Amino acid sequence: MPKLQPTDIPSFATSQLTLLNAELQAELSETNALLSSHTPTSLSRAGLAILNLNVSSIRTGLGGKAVVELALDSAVVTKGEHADIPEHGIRVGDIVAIQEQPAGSAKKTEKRELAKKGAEGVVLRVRRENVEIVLDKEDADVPSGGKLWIVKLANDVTYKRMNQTMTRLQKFSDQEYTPFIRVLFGQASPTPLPSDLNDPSNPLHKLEWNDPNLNDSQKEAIRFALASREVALIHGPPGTGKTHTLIELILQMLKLNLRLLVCGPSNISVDNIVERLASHKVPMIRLGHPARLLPSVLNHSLDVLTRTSEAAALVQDVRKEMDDKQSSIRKTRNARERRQIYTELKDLRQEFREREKKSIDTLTKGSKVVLATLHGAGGFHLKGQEFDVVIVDEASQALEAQCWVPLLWVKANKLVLAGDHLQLPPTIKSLNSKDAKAVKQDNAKKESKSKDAKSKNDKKTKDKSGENITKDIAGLSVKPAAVEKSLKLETTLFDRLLSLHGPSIKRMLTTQYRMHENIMRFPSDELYDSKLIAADFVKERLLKDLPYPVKDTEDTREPIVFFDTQGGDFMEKTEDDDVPVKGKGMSLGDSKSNEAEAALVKMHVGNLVDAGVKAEDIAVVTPYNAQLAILSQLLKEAFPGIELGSVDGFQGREKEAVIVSLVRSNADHEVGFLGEKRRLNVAMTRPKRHLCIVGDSETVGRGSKFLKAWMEFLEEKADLRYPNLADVYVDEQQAG
Ligand SMILES: Nc1ncnc2c1ncn2[C@@H]1O[C@H](COP(=O)(O)OP(=O)(O)OP(=O)(O)O)[C@@H](O)[C@H]1O
Repeated sequence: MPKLQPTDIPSFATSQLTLLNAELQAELSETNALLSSHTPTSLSRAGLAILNLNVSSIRTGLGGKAVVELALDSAVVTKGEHADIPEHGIRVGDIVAIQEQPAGSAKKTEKRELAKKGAEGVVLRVRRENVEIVLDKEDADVPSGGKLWIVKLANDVTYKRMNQTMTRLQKFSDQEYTPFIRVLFGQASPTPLPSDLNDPSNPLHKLEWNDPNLNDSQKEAIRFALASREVALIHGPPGTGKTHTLIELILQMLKLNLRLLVCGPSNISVDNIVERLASHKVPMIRLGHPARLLPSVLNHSLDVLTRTSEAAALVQDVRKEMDDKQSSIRKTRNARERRQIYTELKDLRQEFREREKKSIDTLTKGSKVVLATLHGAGGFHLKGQEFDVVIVDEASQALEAQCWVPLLWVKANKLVLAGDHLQLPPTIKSLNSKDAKAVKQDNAKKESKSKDAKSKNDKKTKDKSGENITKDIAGLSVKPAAVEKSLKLETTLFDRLLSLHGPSIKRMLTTQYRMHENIMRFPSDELYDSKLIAADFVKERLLKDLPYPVKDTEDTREPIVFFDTQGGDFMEKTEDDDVPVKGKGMSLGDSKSNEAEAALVKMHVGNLVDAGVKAEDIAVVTPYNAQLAILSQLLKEAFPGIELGSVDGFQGREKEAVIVSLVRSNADHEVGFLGEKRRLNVAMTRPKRHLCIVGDSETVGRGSKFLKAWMEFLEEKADLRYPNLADVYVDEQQAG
């Protein structure tokens, strides 16, 4: 990314609002297009729907809402078999419609139609054999009888909050331009670090570490984050212990009696920190709907604490009184008495809310560490509270507007971001959507009109007062127009700060604890300035050394195997246009697959398993969803426990052995989104002991400089194999 100029805040916010709006429109129109043009069967194949369900129970859940449990219809379950729901992409927190299932061939109607006929709700729990959904409306009409299906709808809740946040930023008053905020927009430089920071006499060199095994780069990053006044970035390449380092940083900050708000883009990223802090017995509060939290962190959930803590007792008293009144209503026939009770209930409800708010205030304000998702930090609980530091893990996975939710909602003067801008940024849908482009153009037109009007006004003011009234802070010249052109929605706060202030505001962790040295080599050299070092206990680890019996074979003794499919036998195929594609980076009709490659993957998995490697220690990843579908069919049943995923979905994960199917093989040397090196970085840095690449070096090697270098590296350093199509299929038949 080119070096950014200081940014004018209102223009920045306006530009974000435009981009967010385009993104929301893309999401809405994508969902509507999918629902209206695809059959339930193909939506289900894409993981966006679950078919053949029945209501197995309805109960009252948290907040008095109805929870519907759905399981597979008994008619579709073969006798004696498990009634597991087939593979799908519906996750906790998704918004779905429950509806009578139309005939398999029927095309679907628009979202409006769906909502009209069925019920809408939020997915509360996903199990192998059933799914629970909290209904939005108490009087929702859950269809009864016949087969039901659930289908994923667009989720605009997070957009609304980001929109509110950016609108607030847009209207910032002069007093709100604190030195901290100015640094975040490049209008002021960060306060210089103490000149003796690297001097062993500096008190930060005398810290008592909770983990004596921290490596030097981790210690340096912690000292740096403690010493920085406004902002510190911790750059954690794959497997370098980024979260591990944050935990130590949090413990050190607590020793200094600082109050911390710790956030991440997803619930799992936050729970991961709660779990690790819990083992250090840190008192803390985790905000968020209990249904979305890991069971192991519920003890720290605000919701649970408001029921069990001392402060909660007062609330419970009122709750009891309300329950008593409720039941007395049912007993009373006299209308006047009933009216009287209703009035009392109304007062009690008011009292309940006030006490609950007080109890929440007491709990959160008394807590030195509060944890929430970036979105969740914007709930009413924390509004205006003071924190010394906001810490964001997985910051390169969050939209910038999301990061601003905590920053604007609470009062804080320091920010620590941990992430890796060389892995994949958050998924953006509006990049390729026609609708979104149209919205952007439309907005741009409106904006230029309003700018014209504004500049006329400014001129008038200037003429009158003789002064330049443009908000130009700290003597730095600020160019509003520059914002719109240079920033995209996928530019994260991490990226932007790095580009504004340069590498002096970050420290990189350099020892990685995941990969064999050879697996690490290429990403280290190409992306991390050759700075990565493999920790001693991982650098020579091979599959044959796994802590259970594994034979020493030509596969288990190799850290990297490359099946080069060049030669034209392993050609890719473009999927039919009516196959919607699963997962985050959902798009229509442009997915690729490669059946011969999939067969080769199966052969290799078979060889690893025959050597003794457990299927659950193996993952197969591919950038293409159509390929993922083929791989699922070939491998799921043959190797129970094996993990299959898209590269994007596997970010943050690791496995002993990872096989990457690159898919692209064509005469035009087109590589599509293999051209994104951050995606390849994620793919090649997931394994611990064994990386197997299946791909066509002729096609892939011409895709970009990075791909060319990678192919050359593999030819030189990997165990290179030229597979023969006939062998692959012979093997396939034998296995079958
Ligand atoms: N100093 C250390 N000594 C030994 N092991 C360490 C050290 N730091 C981190 N680890 C180990 O490295 C692994 C990765 O750590 P962690 O989960 O914190 O990494 P991360 O950088 O957040 O992960 P990711 O690469 O997925 O972003 C963990 O198993 C952790 O225990």
